[in-house]
Amino acid sequence: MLELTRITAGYDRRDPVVREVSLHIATGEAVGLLGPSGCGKSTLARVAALLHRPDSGTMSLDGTVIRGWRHRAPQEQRTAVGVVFQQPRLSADPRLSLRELIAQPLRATGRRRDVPARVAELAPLVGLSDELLDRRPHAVSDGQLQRACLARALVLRPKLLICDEMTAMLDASTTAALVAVVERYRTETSAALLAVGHDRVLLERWCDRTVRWGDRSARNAPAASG
Ligand SMILES: Nc1ncnc2c1ncn2[C@@H]1O[C@H](COP(=O)(O)OP(=O)(O)OP(=O)(O)O)[C@@H](O)[C@H]1O
Repeated sequence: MLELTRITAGYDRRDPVVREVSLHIATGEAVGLLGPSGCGKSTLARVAALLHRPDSGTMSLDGTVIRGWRHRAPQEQRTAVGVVFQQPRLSADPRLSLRELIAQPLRATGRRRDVPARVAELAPLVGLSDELLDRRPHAVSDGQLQRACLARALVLRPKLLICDEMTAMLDASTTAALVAVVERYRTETSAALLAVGHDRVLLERWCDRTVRWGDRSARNAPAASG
């Protein structure tokens, strides 16, 4: 499903954060990526989400080698990946209601007509009432906003979902609820999952396998063996 091979990436070409990291995720597989703060997990996750262009290495998604990045990456590949980040307030436009936030990817891909049906389908799944859907980010809690961000990540039915510390700011019950939503979605669609985090116990319970940054399987190796 996702093949990152010898990816080097960062913010300064002379001193990249991610150096020759390989990570392979099979169709339907859930992989947890663990590692110390600042090692480059989010940077690698952004590469996988086609949000950060690597300096070198190759990536393929669902059998297609990605040659263009960001704007140039084909829409089919960009829409095949859904991402949820740690801090919902950094990724949510404060001017939009939660309903509009969830619908954003549909509007961006010319599928406005699908908005009412998809929002009506996803809102109860992530636990958002009609009343909450009409509020803007400043009027909801972090947990409620993260529920909307998860719905937004699922709205195009991605084949790969990336959860970058999705639950780091949440309490235990909201964490359990959002993990359950992801698991239900994966059961129904066979989507793959890359879950990045620090909580080893959670990731080991949630994922088919976990990879620790610096392990042979996550660094300087052609393939992750688990
Ligand atoms: N936009 C940016 N510009 C410059 N440096 C950055 C940028 N984003 C991240 N970095 C740096 O890259 C390094 C890796 O950051 P990254 O967020 O990928 O690590 P991480 O493993 O996800 O950390 P954490 O677990 O704390 O979230 C850090 O030293 C960070 O300061």
